[in-house]
Amino acid sequence: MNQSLVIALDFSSKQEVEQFLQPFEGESLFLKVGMELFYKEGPAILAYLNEHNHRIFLDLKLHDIPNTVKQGMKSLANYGVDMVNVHAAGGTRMMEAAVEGLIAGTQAGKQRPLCIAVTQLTSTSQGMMERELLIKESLNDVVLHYAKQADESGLDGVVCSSLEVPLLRAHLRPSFLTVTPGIRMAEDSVDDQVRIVTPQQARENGSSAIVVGRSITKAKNPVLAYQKMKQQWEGVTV
Ligand SMILES: O=C(O)c1cc(=O)[nH]c(=O)n1[C@@H]1O[C@H](COP(=O)(O)O)[C@@H](O)[C@H]1O
Repeated sequence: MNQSLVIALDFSSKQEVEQFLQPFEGESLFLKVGMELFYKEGPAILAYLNEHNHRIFLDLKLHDIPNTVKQGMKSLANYGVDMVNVHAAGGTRMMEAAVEGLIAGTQAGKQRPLCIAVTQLTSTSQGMMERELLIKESLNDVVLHYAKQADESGLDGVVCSSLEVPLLRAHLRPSFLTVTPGIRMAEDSVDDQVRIVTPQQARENGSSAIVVGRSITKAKNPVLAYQKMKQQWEGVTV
């Protein structure tokens, strides 16, 4: 998991995924399947990516009462994915239930998928959080609080902006995962993201993994965009 660059497959069909992956032929990638693709193609898309030896982050962001999340995770555990996620806002009992469901659904002798919690979405600003969510604390404090609760609930890490990673590193165990979307090259358009950093900043901040969507998937040459991102992320000078 550490040092991974996860590509967000935010496509609406398997056909688009095949087209995107074609120039990466033979390479084993870490890919994120989100709600757009999963709701359209169902579990078959996961089987397809597994057959091609890709690692999978199934990003469905579960957020419901504990029992529903537990049973949902029990079903997801069967799909051979490496990582799943929940919203930390569902609370500690819900997060514990997510892990219980994953353990219950994982076949004997196999490893359960990693489970991480979304703290505050990278599209959330301090102002939006205060006005719309009525949370008055600083974004940093909220992310740290949710991360501590995720850790205490038995989760493997969190999703946050890389901007918060130095703070989390100072307060949480070294193996606690910080998976960070909101990644842009300096020249890229920000789109709907708010708390963004470059791959270089993410490395310097100590992110465990970065998640990149449009900067790669919408690039004229996705393979080149991926390689540039990866080099900057890994600190390779060319
Ligand atoms: O859980 C996520 O993956 C996620 C959490 C978050 O706080 N922010 C966030 O952008 N994401 C996902 O990361 C990806 C970012 O995509 P781009 O903004 O296109 O790079 C999208 O698939 C989002 O669903």
